Amino acid sequence: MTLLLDRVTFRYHRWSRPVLSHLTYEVPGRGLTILLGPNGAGKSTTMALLAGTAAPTAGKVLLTGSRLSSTSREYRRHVAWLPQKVPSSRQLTAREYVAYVAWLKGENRSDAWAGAGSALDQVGLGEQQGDKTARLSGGQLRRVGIACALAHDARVILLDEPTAGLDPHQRTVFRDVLREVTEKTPVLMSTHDIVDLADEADTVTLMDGGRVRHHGGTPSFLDHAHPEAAPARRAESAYSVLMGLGRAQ
Ligand SMILES: Nc1ncnc2c1ncn2[C@@H]1O[C@H](COP(=O)(O)OP(=O)(O)OP(=O)(O)O)[C@@H](O)[C@H]1O
Repeated sequence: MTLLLDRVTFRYHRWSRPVLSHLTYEVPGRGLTILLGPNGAGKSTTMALLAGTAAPTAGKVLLTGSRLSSTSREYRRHVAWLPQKVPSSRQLTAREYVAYVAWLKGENRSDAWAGAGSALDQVGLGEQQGDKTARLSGGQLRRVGIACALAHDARVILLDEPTAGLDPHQRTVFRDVLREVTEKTPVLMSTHDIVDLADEADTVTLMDGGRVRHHGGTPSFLDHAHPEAAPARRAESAYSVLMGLGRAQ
């Protein structure tokens, strides 16, 4: 079961130019897919459509297999979304917050509470579960966001730039959590951290101007790198080559 944008057109305002035009894109049904692209490429818009928080102007967004549409409440139960800015509630503890989100997604109270505890353990925040979310660091808050996804047993997880602004330690912790999560649940993650993440990803999707410019397994993405690119720079080089940017080595 995965998510499909089926010939989707989207505009933010009635008379504005469409950000996406007749875009068909299927999120891979396993592992980690990273969504790359320059600022304004349409990554967050695509994520919001897949999350069901924005509705297409034309076309459909579906959960394949079930054919559930993103406009249905049932669809959103199966999809977890971590937006760029993780919302927090100053009054709630980490566990209360995760349990509340799981309850909103349809879990009953006791399952939501139990699920919140184990999800916070899984992301390494077991000891902070009683802390108010307002006291957590940006990296910890992002892990709380992932715990929300885990606590309600989503079929697909969408993460919008989850590593932006994390320090190197938080980044490592986050990657370890991600590795574990993707063993069970497919994750689509937008990021500008190509160097960090190309090694981790199973699939790379590159967007530009609202279109998918490249989509395929990570080795096929890296094959585009300049032949003389240093091993540590191959991902950056492949990105530059595919985007038609100047220096590719
Ligand atoms: N709320 C909005 N109202 C109008 N236009 C918007 C809105 N949000 C995004 N856009 C426009 O839609 C286009 C795609 O933006 P989007 O945020 O999806 O790109 P992105 O690839 O996520 O960029 P970034 O890497 O900067 O986050 C851009 O031209 C942007 O200006």
